[in-house]
Amino acid sequence: MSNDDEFYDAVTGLDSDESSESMSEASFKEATGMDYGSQTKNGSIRRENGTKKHRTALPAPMFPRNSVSIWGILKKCIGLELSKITMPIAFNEPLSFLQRISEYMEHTYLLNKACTLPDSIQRMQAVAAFAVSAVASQWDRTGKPFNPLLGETYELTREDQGYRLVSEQVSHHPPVSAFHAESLAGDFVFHGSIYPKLKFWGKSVEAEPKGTITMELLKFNEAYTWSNPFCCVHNIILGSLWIEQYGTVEIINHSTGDKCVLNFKPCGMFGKELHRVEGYIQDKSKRKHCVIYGKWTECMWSVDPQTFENHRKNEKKGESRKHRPEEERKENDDSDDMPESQDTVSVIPGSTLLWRIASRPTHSTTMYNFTSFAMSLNEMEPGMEATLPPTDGRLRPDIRAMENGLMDEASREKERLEQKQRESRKERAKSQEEWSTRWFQQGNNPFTGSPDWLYTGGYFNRNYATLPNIY
Ligand SMILES: CC(C)CCC[C@@H](C)[C@H]1CC[C@H]2[C@@H]3CC=C4C[C@@H](O)CC[C@]4(C)[C@H]3CC[C@]12C
Repeated sequence: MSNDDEFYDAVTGLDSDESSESMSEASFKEATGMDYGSQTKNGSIRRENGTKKHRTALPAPMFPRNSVSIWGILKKCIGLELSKITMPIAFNEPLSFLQRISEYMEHTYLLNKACTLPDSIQRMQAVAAFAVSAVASQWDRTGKPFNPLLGETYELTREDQGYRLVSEQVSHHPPVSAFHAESLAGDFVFHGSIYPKLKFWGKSVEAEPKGTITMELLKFNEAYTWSNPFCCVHNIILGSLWIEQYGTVEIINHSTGDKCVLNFKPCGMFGKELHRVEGYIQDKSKRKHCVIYGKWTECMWSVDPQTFENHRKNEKKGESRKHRPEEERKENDDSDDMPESQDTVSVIPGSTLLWRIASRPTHSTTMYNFTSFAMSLNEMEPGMEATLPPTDGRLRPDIRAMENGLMDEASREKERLEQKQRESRKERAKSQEEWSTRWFQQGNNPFTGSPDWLYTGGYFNRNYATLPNIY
């Protein structure tokens, strides 16, 4: 089957015709290829029981981005924050930033697993795998999500995965998004606030997702905190865009003093370190219990520190005898292309698999490189209209138009919403009214003390009478 055929299957696949059935089954099979979690297995079993099936494609393929350099536009944005940058809509993806950060939840089965593990080091392994998996969907995602409007919310309830999430745009300048997720069985809460700080580095844009992420495993009375790695978009002047994530992520278990230090490696001159993550878990007496290694685009493994060191020594010996010219990166003054070398993670004997990425749906490349999970985020499921608050991102007409391929309408609607937002701000200023957030309150993170936004509760009581009209 040619790619085109596959694509049309995907599109018609939105209805409940046969092609949809076969396509989503195919992606389920792909995903279950490895026995590393109950996520997809449960999914397919429950689907036979008649639970919700999520869409695995968008209603329309993406509008081709013309080859004009985005630099012409971006150079006017140097020094601006994310919410002030306006780009032609062709550079967007049809999701809002609130939906994009909900993608942290894609591999929630790792948390359900963590809740069953008796040993705190093992739980840290699962939490570390979750932290890496949470940013895996960023791979090749170079579209800019829509800036959420002040007061915009997004909810995601996944009964089959056992959690629900609510998020709110709590500040517009600077842009801050707060989220709170909880397991339906009361096993964990996962919350945080993200303030993306952008830096322009000439050929690239670097985003630092400022803010603390907190994972509480309630049964164990444990809280883990960390911050996400930097995310960099390369080649904004010339060449094709690509994503790199780097930096040190320190996960702290505040009850035991255990710590996991993960190093998201920058790709380096020859691209050898591309996407690699390496780190270790230590207890409060600084004893190393295990080494964690892999790639955020692929899989993560855990191994005993001694085995890791021995393996590394042997590898070094072998390497000095081999010269690998094919891995050397072609130097090019103008563009900063993604290094070619794509060798997968070589597994050290004795390692345990912690997590493996699910493969993307076949039509992903014509649909903003979305994962299957991302494809489902803006879906208006039957019955949702009656329960969603009027502020939910799924009700944004600009994003809806864009996912339907109606670019002019999307652009007009986006302009209208932003204008409406400016007007209400002016009105508030006139009457000296302060904006008040609805579901989150500014405070300090109870474990780190750093500034944070905390859920005040009540969203799922579904009393939405006093919400603002933002669309
Ligand atoms: C190249 C042009 C069009 C600019 C596009 C910049 C886009 C791709 C940038 C701007 C802000 C960035 C986001 C900022 C913060 C986060 C949170 C982090 O935990 C995961 C990455 C994520 C979600 C970034 C993804 C990439 C991003 C959306």
